[in-house]
Amino acid sequence: MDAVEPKSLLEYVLIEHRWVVVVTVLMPLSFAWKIYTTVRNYVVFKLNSAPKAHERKVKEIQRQIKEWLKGDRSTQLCTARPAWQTVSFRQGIYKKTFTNIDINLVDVLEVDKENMTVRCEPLVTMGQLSRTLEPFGLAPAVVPELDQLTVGGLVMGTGVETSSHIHGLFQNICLQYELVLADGSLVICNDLLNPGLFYAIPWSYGTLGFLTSVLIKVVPAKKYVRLEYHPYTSLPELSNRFREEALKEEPHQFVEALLFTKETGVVMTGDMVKKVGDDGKWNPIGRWYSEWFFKQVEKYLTGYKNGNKKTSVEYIPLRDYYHRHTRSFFWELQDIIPFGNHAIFRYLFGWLMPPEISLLKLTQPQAVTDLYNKAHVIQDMLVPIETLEEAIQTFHKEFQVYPIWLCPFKVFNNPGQLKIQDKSKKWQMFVDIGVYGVPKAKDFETEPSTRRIEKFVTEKHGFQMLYADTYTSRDEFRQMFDHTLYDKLRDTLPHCKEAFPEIYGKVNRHVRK
Ligand SMILES: NC(=O)C1=CN([C@@H]2O[C@H](COP(=O)(O)OP(=O)(O)OC[C@H]3O[C@@H](n4cnc5c(N)ncnc54)[C@H](OP(=O)(O)O)[C@@H]3O)[C@@H](O)[C@H]2O)C=CC1
Ligand SMILES: CC(C)=CCC[C@@H](C)[C@H]1CC[C@H]2C3=C(CC[C@]12C)[C@@]1(C)CC[C@H](O)C[C@@H]1CC3
Repeated sequence: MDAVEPKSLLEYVLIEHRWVVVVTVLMPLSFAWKIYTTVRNYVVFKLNSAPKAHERKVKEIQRQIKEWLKGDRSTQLCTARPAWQTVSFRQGIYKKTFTNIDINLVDVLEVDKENMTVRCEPLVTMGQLSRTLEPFGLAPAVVPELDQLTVGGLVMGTGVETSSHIHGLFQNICLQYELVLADGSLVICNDLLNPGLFYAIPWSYGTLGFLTSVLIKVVPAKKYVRLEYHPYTSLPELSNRFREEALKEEPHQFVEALLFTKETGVVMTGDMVKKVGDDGKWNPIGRWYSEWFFKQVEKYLTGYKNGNKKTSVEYIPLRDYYHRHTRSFFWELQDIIPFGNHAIFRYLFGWLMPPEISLLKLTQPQAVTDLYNKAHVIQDMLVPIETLEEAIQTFHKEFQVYPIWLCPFKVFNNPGQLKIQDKSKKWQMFVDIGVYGVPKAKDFETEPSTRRIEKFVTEKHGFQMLYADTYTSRDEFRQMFDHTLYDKLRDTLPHCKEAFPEIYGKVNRHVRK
């Protein structure tokens, strides 16, 4: 496969040695930003000033929409959060042409220990939420693992994590949404009040209204996760174990697997515990000097291949576990800082890691964007868990990217964009297959290869996560996601079609403007 040819010395340095800028500029800036936001959020939460300010800020959103309604409405609406600030990998080009609605809602509003809920504004991040809840001995039932992911993005898109085989996707732990609609009205929706809107909001990508707060279910948290590592050198054996763990009647609280080649990988099962037991070692994987998590997992596979057949156990601090893939962005950071996991680097600079995704996006030169478009895959495909092995074989043929992330999750038989095949069941178990990296497949070409994978996923009645690019046609997209309820709402909500494009118009690479 041809690399993108640098056009100048600067471009060459930015592509081949991007780490120079990342380590010397972006990491210190990211660290300063982290300190500022942590202190700011702590003070605001302690002063309890956010709930009062919330009403004022929501009114300001309504004012902006009313302003738009008074105008000629020649442009549609989106949030004003610039594309570079988001985790989504796709480029939100529409932000430049749409009317941007400023949504300055960044706070945790209320923790309710009695009802086991937390009320959040949409720009609250996962790192902020788990940090705020920790002193209360609570945690969101599903914590998508990158610190920078926001509640709003996870509701309007989707969120998955290793507890999703019990609780479902992030939207399944959301009990109520507060939204400003295209006519400027403020509405509350839940299972009983405006249920149609409630079920259509997930996966709608901000095309039904603006989210202003969310009520989220929390669970009791313990201090550690007792994690068992089960290495395998055969795909059928690994798949069977993975399925068995996900579908057990009383499953472990966390189930995940990493594949390091088509046939080898490690299944991990975990449970929250109060104390470190004597059957395993204490491993604070979130510390600045710790090795990247996926590298630690790989060592268990190597040990197994070298004859260590015993199940290994570790005790990991809960927040370290939740955010275990943040320090290395799964394995994506190794392409940017190739020596990032080296002991000397970790001990000297690990405390500055990771750089903010937003700063990486902001400073990404066009040549690197071209390179990612041409010779890099970032996709999560969601398929029924029975099809796991077939899916891995197909992904291997088209991409050959390893490691691969496997995460089981339930799709509930609810109204909305996700439909399960057997309507008599309450839920169906799926697996998220996360492919992030440089493809080694001989015939890889971004669009044709991804389209073949999309076709496979649709045939299996699966879905594609939409934070990255989809290449499906509008018809194919509508075959993948059920639009019945969504279309009905767009037809009935005042000004909705005028104000927002269809989901497809935002997420398809060739359609969004
Ligand atoms: N483990 C996981 O589950 C992971 C999930 N992801 C994905 O990343 C994305 C989340 O990234 P994040 O940076 O948090 O979110 P983004 O800012 O990228 O937002 C994602 C979408 O949600 C819409 N949205 C966000 N906030 C609001 C709001 N208040 N009102 C209306 N619409 C809103 C955005 O609309 P607009 O276009 O108007 O801005 C956008 O279309 C999700 O798509 C998620 O699936 C990525 C990595 C891991
Ligand atoms: C667990 C799930 C469902 C998804 C994980 C996806 C992540 C691996 C990607 C989501 C956003 C991606 C970005 C990058 C790497 C891969 C993700 C973290 C970059 C940091 C790669 C380098 C670029 O310059 C910026 C990218 C921003 C988004």
